[in-house]
Amino acid sequence: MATISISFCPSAMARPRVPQTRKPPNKKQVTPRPNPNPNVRLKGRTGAKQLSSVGVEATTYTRLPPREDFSLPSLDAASLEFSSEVKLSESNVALVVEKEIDYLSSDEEEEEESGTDNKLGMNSGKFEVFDGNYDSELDEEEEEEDDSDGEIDDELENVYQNDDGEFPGFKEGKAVNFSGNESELEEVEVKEKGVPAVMRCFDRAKIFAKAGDGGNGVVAMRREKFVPLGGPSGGDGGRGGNVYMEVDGSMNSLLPFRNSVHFRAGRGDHGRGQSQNGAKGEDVVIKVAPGTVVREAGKDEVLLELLHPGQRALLLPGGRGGRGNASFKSGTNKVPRIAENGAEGPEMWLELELKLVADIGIVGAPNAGKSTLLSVISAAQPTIANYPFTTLLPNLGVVSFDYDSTMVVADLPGLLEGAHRGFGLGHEFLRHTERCSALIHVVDGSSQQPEFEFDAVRLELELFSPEIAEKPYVVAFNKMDLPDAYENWSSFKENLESRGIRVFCMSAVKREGTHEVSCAAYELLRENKVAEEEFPDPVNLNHVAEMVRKQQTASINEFEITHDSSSNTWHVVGSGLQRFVQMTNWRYVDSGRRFQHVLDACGVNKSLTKLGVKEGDTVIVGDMEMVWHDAADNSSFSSFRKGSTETTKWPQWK
Ligand SMILES: Nc1nc2c(ncn2[C@@H]2O[C@H](COP(=O)(O)OP(=O)(O)OP(=O)(O)O)[C@@H](O)[C@H]2O)c(=O)[nH]1
Ligand SMILES: [Mg+2]
Repeated sequence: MATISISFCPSAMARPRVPQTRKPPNKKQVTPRPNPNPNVRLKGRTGAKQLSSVGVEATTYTRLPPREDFSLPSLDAASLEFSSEVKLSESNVALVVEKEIDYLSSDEEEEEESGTDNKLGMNSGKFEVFDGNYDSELDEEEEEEDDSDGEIDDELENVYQNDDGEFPGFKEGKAVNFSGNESELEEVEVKEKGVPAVMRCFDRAKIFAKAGDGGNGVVAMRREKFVPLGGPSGGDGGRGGNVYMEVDGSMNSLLPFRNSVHFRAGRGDHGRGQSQNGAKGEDVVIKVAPGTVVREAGKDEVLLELLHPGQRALLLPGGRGGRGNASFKSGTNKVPRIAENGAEGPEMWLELELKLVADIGIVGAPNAGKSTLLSVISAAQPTIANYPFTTLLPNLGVVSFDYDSTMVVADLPGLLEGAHRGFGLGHEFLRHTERCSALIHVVDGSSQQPEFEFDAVRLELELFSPEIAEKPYVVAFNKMDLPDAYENWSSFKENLESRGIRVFCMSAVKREGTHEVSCAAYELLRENKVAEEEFPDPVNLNHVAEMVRKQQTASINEFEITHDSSSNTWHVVGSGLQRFVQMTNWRYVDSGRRFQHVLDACGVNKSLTKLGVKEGDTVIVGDMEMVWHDAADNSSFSSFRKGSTETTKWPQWK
């Protein structure tokens, strides 16, 4: 049985197909429709070309009502009236519903065509439909060939809208499953996914890093002809591999971490006889884009800020190799039968966040011409098209003035009024401007109210971060080649200059006035850079590893004892002791003796006795659970036994 899965966005719910714009089902006419996401195309259509970037009439935008004002089920006819204003949120690819829809049989299909019910009349396989996502330049032949697709579109319109002009498919944040019979409409929860995965992973990632464990030491004796009493010859284990983080200048996003999340360094080799030490474990280098901020998962504190290509930070040092018995040889114990386990390598979940390293950020409303400006002043080739949110991910370009004066410019996705409440693409991506020294604010001069558009975007900047709003900026009034913009220019200029704002006019498409804008931005950059260089930050990139090492080398004398009287259990907590327990290899008899000796030497036994530990109490040190056993001579010496009755001298694993 063929199935269909539908994907659409919440904006489609807010403003589905407008009845006036619908064409009669049998009329073969191509209507260019905006494609909000050029990467996502309606399956089944081929030969689509991109919209020409020049000479297409620009779309205008106005302020949007607050999100609460959208009442999905109560969309009345008035609100659906065709308007030349484009609701920008229509292009938001923010919600995906995937539902399998049962297809009707061919009989039912005929019935549906002649009838009035809203059943789907398709019998193709499973495919995805993205609302508002159409190839705009399909010629009529292709349209005819793809007739079945056209039918599907019309059928889907029927699905979205019933005879009363209502949209039964959307009920207060829920999508309804159309399974062929309207009476059996089944409500399914819409899964809010936020922005598409590719955008989420562009500048945020969560990864797991683990340094290698140290190799174990071994107990071995030298046995050789003519060498009587050869002595201990067990080698040490090798050190575990380190985890490094390195800035790779060729990377400009965190997308590679979408597929690889776990980074584990190799463990050190075990020691061998004949005093052979184990080899060191293999290091791991995690490559990140310039501008990556590293935090421990769930914590706000920034561990690392990696800005410049080539920077390398030691993040997690590998575990120490365990010592073999040759290392334990001493004057009093010439044949030690003891060896250590390798220390465990530290591990951590890390959150990476990319804040692009650009000197200048281009901000503005969608379709204002930001990408066009970047393409004109630099060699970058961002996608340019006459629909909102062409740019989904920031683009970088290098603007060169002469041999040694260059600046990096970032073109950001469009910003809408209400972005802080999730309109359009939201304003999350504005953090990419945090490192910019100055901004270029592009205004679409041909829009109905350029001042309004300008103020709305400024407000969003302030709402996102007052620091960004305080950055110096120049305003570029764009599209001066259009009569509307030409008319608006004088009042706009007067308005802004009266507020003390520097404003330029330009036509990005005709490459007029763009050089002045980039020169003005460069001036701002130079002024700001001088101020920054006065206070250079000292950078220590290995401090995370130092912190981890400090924990690993904590003294065993530092511990805390807590008592649980209900179960007569004593907890001895201390990272030094914990490490000691982990590295003790209980297979060797001398290890137990050494353990007892260390507990005595570091004062654990004394402290326990002082606190009133009694015969039969449980004592937990690290992973070891032991039972306190007073010595027969009633001295402070204590031994541990496994279980509650049987007396054994050495502690056992839990
Ligand atoms: N007439 C005219 N059209 C322009 C000018 N600058 C840009 N455009 C057109 O405006 C449309 C949008 O341009 P983009 O550069 O994609 O705009 P954007 O601000 O990057 O848009 P988003 O990435 O969607 O936010 C395109 O069709 C451009 O050809 C201009 O100076 N004059
Ligand atoms: Mg763009």
